[in-house]
Amino acid sequence: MSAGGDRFDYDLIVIGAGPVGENVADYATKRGLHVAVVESELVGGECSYWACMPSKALLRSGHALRTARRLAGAREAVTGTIDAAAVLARRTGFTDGWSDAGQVSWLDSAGIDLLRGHGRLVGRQTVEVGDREYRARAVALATGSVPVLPPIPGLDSVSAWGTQEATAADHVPASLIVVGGGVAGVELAFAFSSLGSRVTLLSRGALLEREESFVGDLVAAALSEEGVDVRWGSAPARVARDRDGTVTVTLGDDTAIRAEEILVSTGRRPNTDHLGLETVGLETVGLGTAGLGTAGSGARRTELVVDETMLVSGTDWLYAVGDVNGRALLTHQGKYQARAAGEAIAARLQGTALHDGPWGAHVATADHGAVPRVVFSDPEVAAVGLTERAAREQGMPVRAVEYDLGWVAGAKLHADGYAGRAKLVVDESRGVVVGATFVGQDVAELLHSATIAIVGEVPVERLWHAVPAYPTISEIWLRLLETYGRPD
Ligand SMILES: Cc1cc2nc3c(=O)[nH]c(=O)nc-3n(C[C@H](O)[C@H](O)[C@H](O)COP(=O)(O)OP(=O)(O)OC[C@H]3O[C@@H](n4cnc5c(N)ncnc54)[C@H](O)[C@@H]3O)c2cc1C
Ligand SMILES: NC(=O)c1ccc[n+]([C@@H]2O[C@H](COP(=O)([O-])OP(=O)(O)OC[C@H]3O[C@@H](n4cnc5c(N)ncnc54)[C@H](O)[C@@H]3O)[C@@H](O)[C@H]2O)c1
Repeated sequence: MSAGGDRFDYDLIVIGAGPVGENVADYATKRGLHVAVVESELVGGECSYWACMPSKALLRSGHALRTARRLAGAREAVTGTIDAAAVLARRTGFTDGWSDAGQVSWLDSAGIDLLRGHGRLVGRQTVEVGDREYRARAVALATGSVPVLPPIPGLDSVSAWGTQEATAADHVPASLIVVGGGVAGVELAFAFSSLGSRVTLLSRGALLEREESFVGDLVAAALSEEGVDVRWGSAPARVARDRDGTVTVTLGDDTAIRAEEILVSTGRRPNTDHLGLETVGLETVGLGTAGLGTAGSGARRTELVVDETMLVSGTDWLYAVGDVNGRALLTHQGKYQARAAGEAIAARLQGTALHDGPWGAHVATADHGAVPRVVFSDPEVAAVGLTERAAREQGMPVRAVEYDLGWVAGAKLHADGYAGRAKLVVDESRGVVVGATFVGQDVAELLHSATIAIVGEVPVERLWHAVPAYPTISEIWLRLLETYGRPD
């Protein structure tokens, strides 16, 4: 369907051409809509240039080296140290040298218009880009997220690295202090330690605290073995950069830690800044002190509430998809929302059937209990669905079982002294798995089996008939089922 006469320039304008915006545009275009995307930086977004891809490229070579060193015979063949310059160059290759030419030509081939510049709403169905206004029957916000900076005295004046500076680094600092024990902090501590930095990781609580409790313990042990100084319960009291360029972080107990650089990775929040939401009647809400962000302290922001098709509450034309809606700050989950939203927008505009019941084609039901997560540390952390704690908080009658991955034959073969652990959380009222966690070398590829079990609501009794090949690490499934108990 093309835009209606001269009243609308487009059927759909997507603000933000990250992985999510690209997918909303692509799926809507494939259904026949006339679509434009607005991008103020690089087509491909945070994930391609400053997040997923470069961070994984920085990690991978160190993992490969440790993998070889864990195997008798291979270990003896690995005698040198990591070539940090080659790793940085490989990382740069994955960002195309921070050029979006390839992604721009894909947009062109897909028939999607690109409007370069900052997009903001200036009224119902109206988007301003530069000095032009465009009208569209629907608008999708896919503007991602921005870092949340803690209010640490001195932090503003030390030119601290955020995740963008770390993933785009052109050198490896001799020493690095990482503040924040979440996913980004853990991954980047691993990456820079592998590349030769002396890393101190400051975490105010347990590492990866939203996951099962053994996750943080195993990852912390591995980081320590790698030479990272992991300090729990330590939040910086103040930060300063000395004349010689050294950063000094003073902790609450007056201990001072010094390093060449400091990286702050203390979470992200939806990017609803400067989008003109107030021009379409969406209220801004005040934030508490915990929410001080890069837009400036004391800022007021809008939290967008969306339905299952990503339609913003109180509107019939505005959508919010991916990180900006705060449902799950992960590329794959945002792209899943984008596939649903792109097709839901087309269905609404074209008057075709909308499948918006649970698990329908136009909704993102999996966001609520089947989100897969991988932390690319070593050991990897792969988890999907609910932790035992989260399930209990929801009032689910769950029983959980754990098993040591080091006892699985396939794992023993995979690496000498394999260390890891797995857990299944079972909803006993329905007899189905609602959560799974695996920690160990190369477990990420196991995760999709658990995602399918959860989304498919496969009865535990039937899982006994899903036979893992011998000797693979997947035999962990059998061991977990045996620990849970064979059905009568
Ligand atoms: C260090 C790090 C590593 C990560 N690793 C992974 C990983 O391995 N796997 C994973 O699943 N997730 C990972 N993530 C999360 C992932 O990066 C995000 O979930 C993902 O990028 C969200 O996609 P998005 O399209 O919603 O937003 P973004 O990728 O942030 O894209 C938003 C785009 O909108 C543009 N934009 C914003 N406002 C405007 C405006 N007003 N006008 C025009 N353009 C605008 C921005 O320039 C940007 O290009 C990581 C995050 C970080 C910080
Ligand atoms: N492999 C992946 O999929 C991947 C990798 C990196 C990032 N991401 C995504 O990017 C998002 C951002 O990552 P992140 O690690 O910054 O966020 P996060 O929410 O995972 O972790 C933030 C950490 O900072 C700590 N923290 C918060 N405020 C603090 C303060 N004032 N002082 C000290 N510590 C403080 C928290 O306790 C937590 O440990 C995540 O939501 C994640 O989904 C994903």
